[in-house]
Amino acid sequence: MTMLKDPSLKYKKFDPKLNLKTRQWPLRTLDKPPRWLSTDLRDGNQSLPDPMTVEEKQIYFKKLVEIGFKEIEVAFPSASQIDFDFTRWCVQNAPSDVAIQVLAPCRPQFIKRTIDALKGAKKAIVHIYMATSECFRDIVFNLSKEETKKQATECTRYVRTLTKDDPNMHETEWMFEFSPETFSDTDPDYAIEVCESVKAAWNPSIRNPIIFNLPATVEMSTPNVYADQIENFCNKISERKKVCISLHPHNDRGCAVAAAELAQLAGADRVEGCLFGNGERTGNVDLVTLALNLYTQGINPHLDFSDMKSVIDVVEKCNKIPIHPRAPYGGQLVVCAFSGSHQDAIKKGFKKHEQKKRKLAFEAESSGKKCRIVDWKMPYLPLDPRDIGRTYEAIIRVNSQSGKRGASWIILRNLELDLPRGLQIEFSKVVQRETEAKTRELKTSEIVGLFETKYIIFPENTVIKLEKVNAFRLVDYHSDTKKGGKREIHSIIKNNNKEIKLNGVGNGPISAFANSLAAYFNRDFDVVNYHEHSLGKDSDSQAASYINCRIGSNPPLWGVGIHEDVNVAGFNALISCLNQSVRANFIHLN
Ligand SMILES: CC(=O)SCCNC(=O)CCNC(=O)[C@H](O)C(C)(C)COP(=O)(O)OP(=O)(O)OC[C@H]1O[C@@H](n2cnc3c(N)ncnc32)[C@H](O)[C@@H]1OP(=O)(O)O
Ligand SMILES: CC(C)C(=O)C(=O)O
Repeated sequence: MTMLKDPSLKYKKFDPKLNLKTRQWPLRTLDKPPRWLSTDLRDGNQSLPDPMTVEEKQIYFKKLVEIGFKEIEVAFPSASQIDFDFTRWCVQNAPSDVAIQVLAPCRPQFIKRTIDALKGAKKAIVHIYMATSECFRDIVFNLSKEETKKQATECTRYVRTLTKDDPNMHETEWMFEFSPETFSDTDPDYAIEVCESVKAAWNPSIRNPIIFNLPATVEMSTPNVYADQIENFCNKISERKKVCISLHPHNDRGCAVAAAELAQLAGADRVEGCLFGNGERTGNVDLVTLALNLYTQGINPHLDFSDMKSVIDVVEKCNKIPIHPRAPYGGQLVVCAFSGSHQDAIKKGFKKHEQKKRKLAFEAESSGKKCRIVDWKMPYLPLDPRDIGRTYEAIIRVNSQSGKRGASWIILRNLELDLPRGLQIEFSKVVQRETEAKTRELKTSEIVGLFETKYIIFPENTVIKLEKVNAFRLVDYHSDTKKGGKREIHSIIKNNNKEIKLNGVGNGPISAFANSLAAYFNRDFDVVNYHEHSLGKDSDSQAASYINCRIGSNPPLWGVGIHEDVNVAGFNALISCLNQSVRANFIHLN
């Protein structure tokens, strides 16, 4: 195969033919959502290998309404019977506050059929398009500038005669949209000239402005250039108040979202796009990303993606294209952290968040005022996963790249056990070995299972499991206070059917019980580290104890115990250490 030595020689640097010296958009920030239009059922649908059936379009339409779209481009009614029939269904079923938009080329017979499809609609937007760039005029249409403008203007007049000028069509609130297709590749002055002519033909009002949709039919350059083109158009078009400037950015260079954001700064009022960026070639601008980006700037997009899963289900089912796991906000993996340092930061972030929440709740209760919302400030997570229907449990996932925090987060969320640092480190090694052996991510249930098996913290009634692992458990105890404040613990522990009576004295119950074990097993039980916390918020909540104990001359082991009686929780933690010693053959049973 022969290749050009330097393929770049084939291409010319894009020249927007603009000299915008006083651009204002870089000085602005977004402060409100745009008017949204979903074109999933038109631009999205026309680009699918298998376009949607009427039933699929109906399901999709209902979901768009549920999300909150008030303008939906439902079809290209002159293209197929399916699109025509679906437009009729929309006319009959769209909620009264939702405008149905349909697209037609600047061809009179197509326009006629398009408007026939809309008969009886409450609110309709007739959208016609005509490419204006030199490339299209020369290659596709063989039309001069004058001829192109004339065709667009005459077709606008024709739409007018069939809609707002027709007394029989007055049950519909008619809106009109014109797209100079290939706008981003069109000489800016010429795009304005065509739009001025179309505007005069439609005669819009401030109450019902004409929509000029300025598409980046093909994304030609960096997003700042598109923003310049939009600002230039906004500045120069006459009767600006009678005009709604709409964006329709495609994603050829992968910058559609950025282009739409900058172009809103440049003055655009409206954005057309698709959920998850479906559409021709690399797609239209992704409305999910645009909308949720607004949330993270403290702006309500007035589109509801709180049940993201149901949105994805509909989109995947109808488009028959899976959502990429890394798609912003919607992708399955975007709120998941596998790597240790991310997990560490997120776990600390949630801890701080919970603390702040409790503090604000306490302040509100003491002052009798409404509780303030805690500002979202979370390492690695720009949006609260709960705002898109994701649970916190699913955020941290564990594979061989995860450090100590991942596994301990899973234990915290599932067993409410807040492991001390030393135990986190010890348990993470167990998990690491397992992920390496399995060469895959571990499921939550597997991690919980590993923890319960290693620390043998089965509830008391799981006798069979305890017998299986040859484990001791506490049967009973009572405590006496000795002279000088010392404690004496008498207890019975049991392994299989063998009961053992123990007796020990110490400064407190834990040391007394450790001493009783030391006496029976004839080796030291040194408590090196001890932590405890309560589980649950009620007064009858249980206690969790964590003990790091050196048995004989072996390395210290962590044990875990849970019980309503804090003493028993501690004894169970020591028994957990004992059981691990037996399993590791540090202690041999006769
Ligand atoms: C950028 C966009 O996404 S625009 C929307 C595009 N969407 C679609 O095309 C989906 C639906 N389209 C269709 O089903 C078909 O194209 C139809 C039914 C509309 C037309 O079918 P056909 O009559 O076979 O025409 P065809 O599909 O070949 O379209 C090309 C013709 O339309 C003309 N044309 C293209 N765009 C326009 C326009 N905006 N205004 C007027 N004529 C146009 C072309 O010049 C060409 O004309 P020619 O046949 O005289 O050379
Ligand atoms: C019809 C227009 C708006 C279009 O789809 C495009 O230019 O991409």
